[in-house]
Amino acid sequence: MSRVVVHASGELLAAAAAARLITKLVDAQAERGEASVVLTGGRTGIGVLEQVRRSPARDAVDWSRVDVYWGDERFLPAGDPERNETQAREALLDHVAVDPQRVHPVAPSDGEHGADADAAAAGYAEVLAAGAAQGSSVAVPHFDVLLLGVGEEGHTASLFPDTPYVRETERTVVGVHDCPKPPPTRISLTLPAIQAASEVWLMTTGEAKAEPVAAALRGATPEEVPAAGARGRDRTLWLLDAAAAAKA
Ligand SMILES: O=C(O)[C@H](O)[C@@H](O)[C@H](O)[C@H](O)COP(=O)(O)O
Repeated sequence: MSRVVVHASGELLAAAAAARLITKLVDAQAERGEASVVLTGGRTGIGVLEQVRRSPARDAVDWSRVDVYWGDERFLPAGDPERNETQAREALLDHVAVDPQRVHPVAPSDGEHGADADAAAAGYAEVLAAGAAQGSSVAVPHFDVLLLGVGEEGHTASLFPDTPYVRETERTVVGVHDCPKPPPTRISLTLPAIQAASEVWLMTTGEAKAEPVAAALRGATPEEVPAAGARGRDRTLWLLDAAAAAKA
């Protein structure tokens, strides 16, 4: 079952989601000694990381015991300002004491797999599999919380409507080609990998998102609205501002 939380403005949403994320990581560390988060790109997702950085409570998290992964990445050279990794580092990761060994970015287009997005996706699937518990049904680590944004046509991560990527059932990570949102080549977790997370939080703002949000909550298929297929094992949260919630 999805829970919907509506905030009066995008600013409030970012601050409240940041507080929620800090609490989630603190709780996970109290329970298991460590925590893991899967980050997203996009304005809302990066805005939340900025709010985590600004929060005095951020030091309640032991950042050296947080594993950081990405739900999707724009397949660009290392350090490119449009890479989700670059933006997340600037917004938060460069400002807290993360353990570099526990930060797991997707390879850039000038990295070990070169410009081959499918090879980079397969490489990231191996990174995820290496952190998976023995016998887990999907070869990904335990994800305490997986953050996502939502696009105007309903995409989430880099899974766009009516594509083979949103229908993928075997692989955990895919190279995504010909994306409608630039850049055209991306790497994305698939729905089975997303659905392995304990909690999935879909965070979005603005009236342009009201239609896909309403469609997903009304039970659209993931093929029509990929965000509709993003569900956590234990909890699925929609964190919205009033404009994005207007048609729900
Ligand atoms: O790399 C990306 O672009 C994303 O991960 C993508 O899925 C994003 O989250 C949505 O497009 C929402 O982006 P906005 O919050 O900027 O609308």
